[in-house]
Amino acid sequence: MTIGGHGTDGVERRGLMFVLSSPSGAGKTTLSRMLIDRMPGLRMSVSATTRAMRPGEVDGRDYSFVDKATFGAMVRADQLLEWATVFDNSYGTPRAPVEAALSAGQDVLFDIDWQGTQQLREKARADVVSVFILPPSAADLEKRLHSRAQDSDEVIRKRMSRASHEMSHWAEYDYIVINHDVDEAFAEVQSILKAERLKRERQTGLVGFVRGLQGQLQG
Ligand SMILES: Nc1nc2c(ncn2[C@@H]2O[C@H](COP(=O)(O)OP(=O)(O)O)[C@@H](O)[C@H]2O)c(=O)[nH]1
Ligand SMILES: Nc1ncnc2c1ncn2[C@@H]1O[C@H](COP(=O)(O)OP(=O)(O)O)[C@@H](O)[C@H]1O
Repeated sequence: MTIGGHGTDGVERRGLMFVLSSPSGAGKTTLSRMLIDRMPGLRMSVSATTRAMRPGEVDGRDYSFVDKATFGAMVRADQLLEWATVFDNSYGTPRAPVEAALSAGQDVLFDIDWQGTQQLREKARADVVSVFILPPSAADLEKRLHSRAQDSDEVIRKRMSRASHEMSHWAEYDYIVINHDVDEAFAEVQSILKAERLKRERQTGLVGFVRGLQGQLQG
């Protein structure tokens, strides 16, 4: 599934699936947007969801907003790479755009929960790099959910009461980043992606590249 393109240095490599998860409000949407804006070669996976659109969200950019019947049809037609129920709504990753991006040599960024991360890992272990974002404190988490000003008090209470359960999955992730300062957290997440892109086994074009270098040295 993950036929690679070329890295910035011209050596062919496998695309990777970069997953950010966190309890709601810890900052994964913010960090995802920063990554997409600042890291060439990275595409966002736009999930389908049955949840209502928030003010400021755009259909097709933040999510594909679908009704329950459409979501069910996508599941039955095997159009979702993974899917899960979170906060009484269904969320899933459309398969086709991910496969297209990876085979075009792009990396794909996922903002999905621990259930989706487990499913991706089962399907493509070697290509998944997962990062769990933690808030610095419960008070900060609550402040951020309120400051986003997009959910009712009732929804915020529900998200706060789910946070501890979601956080219990932290040890299933490859990396943990505590989001104190957003620029620092971004720099950390960016370093992870940069380092993972350089992993030897992802740079499938290295054998040819080194042979070329050796040829130049002998010639
Ligand atoms: N498994 C899975 N989880 C998703 C998907 N899209 C979003 N989520 C997760 O669903 C949860 C709720 O997302 P959302 O309603 O946008 O609220 P947020 O937590 O404030 O971003 C978050 O943990 C997301 O990471 C998806 O396609 N698959
Ligand atoms: N390091 C940070 N310090 C203060 N506020 C932050 C930080 N990171 C994110 N935020 C704010 O917290 C709110 C929740 O962040 P968001 O990225 O929507 O979280 P998530 O996608 O994990 O639910 C947003 O209003 C965002 O601007």
